Amino acid sequence: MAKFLKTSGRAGLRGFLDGAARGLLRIGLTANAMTFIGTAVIVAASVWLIPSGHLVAATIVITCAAFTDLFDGAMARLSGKTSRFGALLDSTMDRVADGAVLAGIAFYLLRNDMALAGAFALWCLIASEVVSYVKARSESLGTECPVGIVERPERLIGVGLVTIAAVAGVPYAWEVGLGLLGVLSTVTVAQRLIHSHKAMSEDEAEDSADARQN
Ligand SMILES: CCCCCCCC/C=C\CCCCCCCC(=O)OC[C@H](COP(=O)(O)OP(=O)(O)OC[C@H]1O[C@@H](n2ccc(N)nc2=O)[C@H](O)[C@@H]1O)OC(=O)CCCCCCC/C=C\CCCCCCCC
Ligand SMILES: O=P([O-])([O-])O[C@@H]1[C@@H](O)[C@H](O)[C@@H](O)[C@H](O)[C@@H]1O
Ligand SMILES: [Mg+2]
Ligand SMILES: [Mg+2]
Repeated sequence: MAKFLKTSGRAGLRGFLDGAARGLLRIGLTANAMTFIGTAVIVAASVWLIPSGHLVAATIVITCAAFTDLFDGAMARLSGKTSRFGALLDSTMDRVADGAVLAGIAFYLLRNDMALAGAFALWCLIASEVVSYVKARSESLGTECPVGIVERPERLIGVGLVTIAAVAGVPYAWEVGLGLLGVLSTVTVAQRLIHSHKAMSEDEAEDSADARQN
């Protein structure tokens, strides 16, 4: 879905992002500052609004702050300051933000005696971090890994929808929603491992064939 959103709404989304990014640059913000601010807002909402049960406010604040992850890249591009460190900072802050949101939800659920849902939130937290880790490690070993049914935007939107359903009183929304997200995130880990295993095995077979020829 992330790819669909990226391509189908590209012109409109890009125009909106660039307009907002120009405004943010004009008031003196930098891309890296935007990356930090977005994460700080998400962490603050996760440790303050979620545990205290202000779930609607948390969802609104986190949704708005999550969009800063799109602005920071646009700001870097438009200011000509795209950097490898910026990319590293962006990905690192994403892990912090994802961890904070799911830890906040787990804390809220466990504190309110929803043990199964709390355990599922912890599962989602770990699976979400591992999904990103497999891709990053694979890339560091020289193999691209652009696959997976629930990438970050899907996971965030999934958590948002589960929260809305729970707030609206849908029975077992936390258990079913977070359980499903845990399964899909785990499937994504498997998809990435399988993809990288195949690509790495092919590369290594080619390397050995080349070595035998020389
Ligand atoms: C409330 C729930 C209701 C659900 C409805 C939500 C409606 C949402 C509607 C539309 C969603 C639109 C989503 C758009 C998706 C876009 C597709 C996509 O894949 O985007 C990826 C981005 C950004 O990735 P990345 O950060 O890697 O790209 P950048 O462009 O930023 O960086 C690129 C390069 O730029 C350089 N650079 C960057 C930064 C920097 N400082 N320096 C740099 O140099 C560098 O070279 C980089 O490589 O994706 C995301 O991950 C953001 C997704 C945002 C989607 C938000 C949706 C949020 C919805 C709900 C959240 C609810 C949370 C609920 C919490 C509940 C609490 C109780
Ligand atoms: O791996 P994943 O968490 O689904 O999605 C990832 C993002 O969260 C990360 O911040 C970005 O830099 C990666 O390129 C990748 O797209
Ligand atoms: Mg970003
Ligand atoms: Mg990001």
